[in-house]
Amino acid sequence: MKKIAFIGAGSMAEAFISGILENSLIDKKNVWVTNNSNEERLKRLSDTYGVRTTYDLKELFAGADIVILSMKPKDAATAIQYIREYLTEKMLVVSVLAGVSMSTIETLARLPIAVVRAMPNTSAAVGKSATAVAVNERVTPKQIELMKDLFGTVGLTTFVEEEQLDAVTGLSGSGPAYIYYLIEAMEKSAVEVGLDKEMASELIVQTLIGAAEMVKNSTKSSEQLRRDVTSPGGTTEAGVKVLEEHQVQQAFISCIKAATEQSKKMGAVLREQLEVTEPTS
Ligand SMILES: NC(=O)C1=CN([C@@H]2O[C@H](COP(=O)(O)OP(=O)(O)OC[C@H]3O[C@@H](n4cnc5c(N)ncnc54)[C@H](OP(=O)(O)O)[C@@H]3O)[C@@H](O)[C@H]2O)C=CC1
Ligand SMILES: O=C(O)[C@@H]1CCC=N1
Repeated sequence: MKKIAFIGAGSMAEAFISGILENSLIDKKNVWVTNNSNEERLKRLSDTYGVRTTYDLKELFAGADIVILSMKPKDAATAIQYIREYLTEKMLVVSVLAGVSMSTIETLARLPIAVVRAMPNTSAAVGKSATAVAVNERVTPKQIELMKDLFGTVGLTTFVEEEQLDAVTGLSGSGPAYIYYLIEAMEKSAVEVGLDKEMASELIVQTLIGAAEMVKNSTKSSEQLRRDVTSPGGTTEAGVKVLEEHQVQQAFISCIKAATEQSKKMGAVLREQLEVTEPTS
């Protein structure tokens, strides 16, 4: 890894910058970042991490072997069209964009390039992302090893077929938000049952960490672990009965399906736009 160029300097880019520098994967002087127009943000990244920032694309791409696309999917077409004259077949293009396929990226780049499409989540900021990664046929075994190192700096990495990435996006890409939603509900309920907010918050977080560790380390299924907590005629049974009455499990299933469909839809919208702006024949 000689030089990384980040296109997009938001929260995802920052999580990766922090991860790769903390793990000394590359020297900070070889990490370059650009964004659309927010100079203040670039200055903050440069002050915090010592990375280089620029709006000069020639400078950004000179000697870069890895390009990380980290803008929002809606900005992908404009951004890639803007940078494409600087992309070369030797570069590895890594995308964390939800819904945007590798072939869409190649079409926009107008170049047969090695593309890695990843779906991390925001827990990358604390090195705990659950990241799924797909690669196209031009990615070499050496580059795959490099990707294991890169994504390993922000958490767990698993390699999947690209077709699975929309579902991964709905499940673990958006997943932290579902858990935060649950925490919000637990926090609100804690106050309603008369607990101090701060103290309750600590109990909730530890309960979540503990439950997650149990699922991770136990040989029992999550369903069995739930049954273990539930004493006949006890408090858990009374609580879970209410969840069942409200079909909360079904609501979560519908939620993940809707997010998966949205990821597919976002990709399709971009593909339709491309048929107009980037006709292949
Ligand atoms: N947030 C999440 O939970 C997750 C997000 N993702 C994916 O990560 C990507 C980035 O998300 P996130 O970091 O949250 O987004 P942010 O909104 O935090 O950051 C987006 C960045 O893209 C920049 N940008 C916009 N247009 C261009 C352009 N034309 N050229 C260069 N840079 C541009 C913005 O610059 P400026 O500020 O100057 O406008 C900004 O720095 C998305 O595609 C998303 O799908 C993946 C997994 C999880
Ligand atoms: O909501 C989104 O579109 C992005 C992708 C996964 C998480 N956040």
